[in-house]
Amino acid sequence: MANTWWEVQIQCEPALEESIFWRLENFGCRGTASEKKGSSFLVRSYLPQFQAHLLDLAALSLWLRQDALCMELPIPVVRWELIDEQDWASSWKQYWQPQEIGDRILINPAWLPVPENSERLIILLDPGVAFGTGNHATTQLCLESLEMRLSSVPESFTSQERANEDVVIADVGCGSGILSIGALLLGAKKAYAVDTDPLAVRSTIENRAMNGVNPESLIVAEGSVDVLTKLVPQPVDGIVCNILADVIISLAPEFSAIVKPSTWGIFSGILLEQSKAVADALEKHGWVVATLWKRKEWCCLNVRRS
Ligand SMILES: C[S@@+](CC[C@H](N)C(=O)[O-])C[C@H]1O[C@@H](n2cnc3c(N)ncnc32)[C@H](O)[C@@H]1O
Repeated sequence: MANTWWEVQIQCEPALEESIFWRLENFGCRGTASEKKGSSFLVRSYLPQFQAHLLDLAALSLWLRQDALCMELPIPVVRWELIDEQDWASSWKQYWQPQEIGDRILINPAWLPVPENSERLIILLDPGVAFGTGNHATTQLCLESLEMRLSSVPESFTSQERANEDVVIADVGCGSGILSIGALLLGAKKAYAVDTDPLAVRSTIENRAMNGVNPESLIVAEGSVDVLTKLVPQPVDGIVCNILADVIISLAPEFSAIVKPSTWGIFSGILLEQSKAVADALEKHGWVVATLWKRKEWCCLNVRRS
């Protein structure tokens, strides 16, 4: 039974897609993908059988119903069934296509050929069961912010490369490792990546190998900021953290142990209405919010130490 998964299928109005993704993520689902079916969307999502009982799935269905009612939209049709791991792995992968993010990055699913003649930095990715395919608005906002941080106002490309040579970042909640690998491709020298989920740690290690990243440049460990404080030999230059708002708020006091006076931060996983609470918590601990970038109902805070 250990390799049995729930496949949750939700037929919904396009306007509900984002809130459904958010609910599924909070519910612990992995590998969520959606497909257009006529005028509606079919969202498929997967989670290990042991993580949810039938009652939990019924509760999920109720939340989705309430969300639709609040938005005055038709109630989505929710179905679930048990499938084995092999079916799961092949089912959502069919719907995941290469994706350009920002001006410089292309996410290429590991099982698809790499496009010829692309001038973009290519991240090969097989997220396995970890979060981080590049499809989610928050991952995109973080990658675009990294691009801005690591490519800002170069006098020339070579001088920028030199400027980034020494940048060391911490990636808190690394998931598939997408943000660390992106930062290294954009020119950072080293990334320290942590995640509380051992499956995410495994996925980051596998993606590190797949992208030919030197293990000394991307150091991965299970845990959170407390683990980073022991892992980093000296304060880092940048932090990227795409988790949920309440987790960022609770971690805000801990970041101080691993930062320099000049450290920058990229924080996402934040719903727009939660941005003030997160900004207040970060400002209380020495960060200054420079910009807030929005996509759909999500946002990303770009911050600096004061
Ligand atoms: C939304 S995913 C982000 C994955 C990837 N960084 C991205 O941007 O696509 C959040 C990740 O944070 C991890 N996580 C949750 N709470 C955490 C904590 N307190 N410390 C470290 N990681 C945590 C989860 O296991 C999950 O892999």
